[in-house]
Amino acid sequence: MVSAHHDASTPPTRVAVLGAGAWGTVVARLLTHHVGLRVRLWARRPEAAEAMARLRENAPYVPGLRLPESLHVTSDLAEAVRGAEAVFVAVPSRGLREVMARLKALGGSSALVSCAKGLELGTFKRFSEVMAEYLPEAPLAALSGPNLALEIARGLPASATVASLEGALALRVQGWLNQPTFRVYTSGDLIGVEMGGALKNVVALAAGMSDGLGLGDNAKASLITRGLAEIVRLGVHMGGEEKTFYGLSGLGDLVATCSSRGSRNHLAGERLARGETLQDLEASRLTAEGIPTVRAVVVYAQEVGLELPIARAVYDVIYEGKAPQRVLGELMARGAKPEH
Ligand SMILES: NC(=O)c1ccc[n+]([C@@H]2O[C@H](COP(=O)([O-])OP(=O)(O)OC[C@H]3O[C@@H](n4cnc5c(N)ncnc54)[C@H](O)[C@@H]3O)[C@@H](O)[C@H]2O)c1
Ligand SMILES: O=P(O)(O)OC[C@H](O)CO
Repeated sequence: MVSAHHDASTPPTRVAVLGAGAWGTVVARLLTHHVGLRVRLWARRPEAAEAMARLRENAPYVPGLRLPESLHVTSDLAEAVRGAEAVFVAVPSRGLREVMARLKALGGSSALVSCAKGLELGTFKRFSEVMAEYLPEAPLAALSGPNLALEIARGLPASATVASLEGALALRVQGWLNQPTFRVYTSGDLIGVEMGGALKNVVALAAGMSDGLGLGDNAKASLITRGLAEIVRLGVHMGGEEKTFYGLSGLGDLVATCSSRGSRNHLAGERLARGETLQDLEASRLTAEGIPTVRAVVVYAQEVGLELPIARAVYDVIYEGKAPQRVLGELMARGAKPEH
């Protein structure tokens, strides 16, 4: 791997990545490409941090990805974030508030970069909004795009968008992450980028169900396309810019997640099609962010009177116990209407 240029007389910039699952580990590895950065990766469990530091690999989550010696792995949160210019938050939604409460207790003036994709159940908040509740002064950004962690870990090319209302922060993160196999664009549409990343998971659940039922590529393409229409409808309603949903963090990620056998949301949809239940998925600790997100979406859409039939169908399977075959059939039987 070619390293980014760095003037040896400049002191290194410290950054931290919180969450040593698949995505946090890969983001940390991408950041180590920039020789001007000192990267610390925080794992919640001491035994996980110790194994990664010793073996230079996160075998349970990203087998085969070598972690360079320059990547410091720790389970001490204070040590991880000390002096960090930016903290990349890559814990799944179920751990977000717990981690933010601990960060708040530590104080600090780092920028926060949300790397997770979802909407909070109960509040319908984007993750950067949840972060701002705890650290209102922190500059905020979100990183999103078609980024299946295990592909990036293999060095395969990918691209992403970093969005912030603060252009300088987006440029800074872009400069840190951009490299020959990972092309990073900037955006000022924080809402649109976060909404696209959250909502594509809901459509991926539907695509997984369709694949699980063997309904074919025409059916899946229809779900992706009509799913995108729902993403645009809700995303624009929430304040995102329409064009963002046709970019990497919208359509790009939607296509990757709905097509990939490596997507956990797609896999969750396939398992539901095979007759597994919400309880089965929860018991297996699969990180499928579309599951809490679809509930948040359907509750909100009902409140404000938005029609989102695919999201509703996914919700009905997961939370109402309806058969996937039946709800996908009901989508087909809806009243005839113009496409646009
Ligand atoms: N895996 C990907 O390809 C990918 C790519 C882009 C974005 N994301 C997003 O990144 C987020 C994290 O996903 P992931 O794939 O890394 O998940 P993962 O299942 O691989 O790992 C989750 C990690 O979070 C830890 N964790 C769980 N609860 C926690 C808590 N309360 N506090 C701290 N840590 C906790 C787990 O121990 C584990 O290390 C999700 O929102 C996901 O949508 C994932
Ligand atoms: O495995 P998933 O379904 O969480 O998808 C991972 C990434 O979000 C794809 O960009």
